[in-house]
Amino acid sequence: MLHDKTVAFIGAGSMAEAMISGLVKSEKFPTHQIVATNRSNVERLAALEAIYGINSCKLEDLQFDQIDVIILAMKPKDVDQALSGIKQHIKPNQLILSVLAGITTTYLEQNLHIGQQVVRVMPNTSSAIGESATAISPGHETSENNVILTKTLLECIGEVYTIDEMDMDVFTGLAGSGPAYFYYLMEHMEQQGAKAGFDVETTRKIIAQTIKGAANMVQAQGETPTILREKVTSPNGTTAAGLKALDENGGGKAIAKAVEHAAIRSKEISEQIQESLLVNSK
Ligand SMILES: NC(=O)C1=CN([C@@H]2O[C@H](COP(=O)(O)OP(=O)(O)OC[C@H]3O[C@@H](n4cnc5c(N)ncnc54)[C@H](O)[C@@H]3O)[C@@H](O)[C@H]2O)C=CC1
Ligand SMILES: O=C(O)[C@@H]1CCC=N1
Repeated sequence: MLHDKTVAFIGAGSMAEAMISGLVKSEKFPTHQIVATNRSNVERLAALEAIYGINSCKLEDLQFDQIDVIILAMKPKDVDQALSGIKQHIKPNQLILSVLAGITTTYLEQNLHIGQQVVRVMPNTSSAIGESATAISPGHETSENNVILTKTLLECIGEVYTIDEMDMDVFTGLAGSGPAYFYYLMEHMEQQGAKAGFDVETTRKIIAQTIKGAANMVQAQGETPTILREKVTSPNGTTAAGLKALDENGGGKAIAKAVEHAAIRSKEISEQIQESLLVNSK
């Protein structure tokens, strides 16, 4: 299904690069059929070409009629300008994927052609190694074939979950932003290791292996995190002391708040963009 498809990224930042890396590493996709574009940073495009063997060009030079899947990968604040720039070049049956946090399918449909095929997508940066947890929510006009194409494409970069768009903000808080919480945790563990005299490189490897092992245990054993946590925790032992300190310092609540506030921000972005659309149409 993918071998004859061409994919263009509009925006060539962190998320586009993570997806490009994952697509290339999956080897399910001819690299020359991936095109990265941005507005003006040609050095960045040259670097992506050199690293991944893909094609690139400035957005104004993109041959839109040769592209099957267009992936919007700019910041949400730039979406308005981007959509007005591409609308004249695309056809309603061209598939548009958007990875933009907070940008709804309704917003995309309102700003592109009547009947435009769109899918809202929320990957994370672990796409780079084929380990993303990616959600998709198809728009109102999107054909079943295009939903299958979207899933097949995104399965190259990890697991894909089809969700109700109402749940996209929470998914963004959990999985889109999620890797950052674990990096934050690792930064703090690393600092503690360094304080105790461990060298940073070794500590980093130990922590990464510990997190990877815990995640793999949940996936492989089918046991709940609660049961797995209890198995680590000996009465009056070291883990009990660590968990008590976490609880007393608001560790659990802080994690829950992180997910909650990321989701709130995603919703806020939707509302702000929708409001600016209303103001501009007056
Ligand atoms: N970074 C992440 O972990 C994730 C990001 N996202 C979403 O991905 C999108 C991009 O995020 P990042 O890659 O982190 O941002 P970034 O700032 O690294 O990249 C944005 C890119 O878009 C380009 N751009 C801006 N306006 C443009 C236009 N009108 N036409 C063409 N290119 C344009 C910029 O030059 C830049 O290359 C955001 O909307 C974000 O919500 C989604 C999931 C995870
Ligand atoms: O921080 C952000 O807004 C983007 C969306 C999800 C992850 N990064």
